[in-house]
Amino acid sequence: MSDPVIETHELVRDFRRTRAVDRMTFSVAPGEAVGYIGANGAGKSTTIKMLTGILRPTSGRVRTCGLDPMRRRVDVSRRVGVVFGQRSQLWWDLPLRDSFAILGAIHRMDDVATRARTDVLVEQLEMGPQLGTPVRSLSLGQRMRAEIAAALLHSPELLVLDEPTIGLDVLSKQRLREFLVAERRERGTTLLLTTHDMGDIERLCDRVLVVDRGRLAFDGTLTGLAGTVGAQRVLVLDLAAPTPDLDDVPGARLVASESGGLRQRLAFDAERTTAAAVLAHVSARHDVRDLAIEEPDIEDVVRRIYAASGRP
Ligand SMILES: Nc1ncnc2c1ncn2[C@@H]1O[C@H](COP(=O)(O)OP(=O)(O)OP(=O)(O)O)[C@@H](O)[C@H]1O
Repeated sequence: MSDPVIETHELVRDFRRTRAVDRMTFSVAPGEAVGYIGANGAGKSTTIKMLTGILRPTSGRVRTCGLDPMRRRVDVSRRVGVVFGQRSQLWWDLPLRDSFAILGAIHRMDDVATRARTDVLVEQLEMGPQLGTPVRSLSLGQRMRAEIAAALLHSPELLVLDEPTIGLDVLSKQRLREFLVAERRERGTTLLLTTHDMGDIERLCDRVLVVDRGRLAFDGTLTGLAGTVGAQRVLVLDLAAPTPDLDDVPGARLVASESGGLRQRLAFDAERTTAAAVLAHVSARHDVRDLAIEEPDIEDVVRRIYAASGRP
């Protein structure tokens, strides 16, 4: 197996009396997309700062792209792109294109390479019309796309995003997610992102790390995360005629029957069966008019994980 892009072992960071990160051990392989989630103050930003060489660990080990981020900060910055939602890496008063030029120089890219990469990113992120606009005049969605372009200018192996879609409208979120999916597919970029928006996790990540009071509380798939607290997907079926309770469908459990059996909701465990199998079983016996799938409410899943660990 290739070497991990991120590796932590028993990583600890204390602030006076607060243990912000508590013996955190995990690793991320090249090309993975990992959601790093947890309540406010759980320790997400502190971990990211240690991964990128901004904060020194109190104890334990961290390696980013195989390097010690405190000792090799410059080398790490050449291989990692970071976007902190609240902090900008762009020059506020300059036209956007100048920020790209300056960042290219900082990364020691030659002008031709900088221009070529800028052109690609600007096209993919549909930012052409904004290149001449001072950064301070960009909308929030435009600025976030610009931040991500800036973080990717030097084609890093790892892109770390702290709340990339916070405050964005639905369309901007969707475009940004589509871009990140494509970036990952085309370049194999490894993604680590923190978010409070579970849509980001669902659309972008194949693995979730849940941090709770500085500790790793879960490491696995989103489906697995839902499974750990008993949250299930629900298939909502609209039937052509009032139908007796569908309480004998293998792998599914009737949650509700409404309007005399015209609409029935069946919960199923996505690790044991599929919506297609449940639907096939029902439609072999009844006339199904319409259907919808309700995903588990992941905010609720996360809340339940905290509740299980005794946190309010
Ligand atoms: N510079 C600092 N000085 C003192 N305490 C800090 C500092 N930075 C973070 N902390 C504390 O460490 C803990 C973890 O904070 P951190 O910012 O890593 O959480 P987070 O999971 O990123 O939260 P959020 O989702 O709100 O950004 C919190 O209790 C926070 O108050």
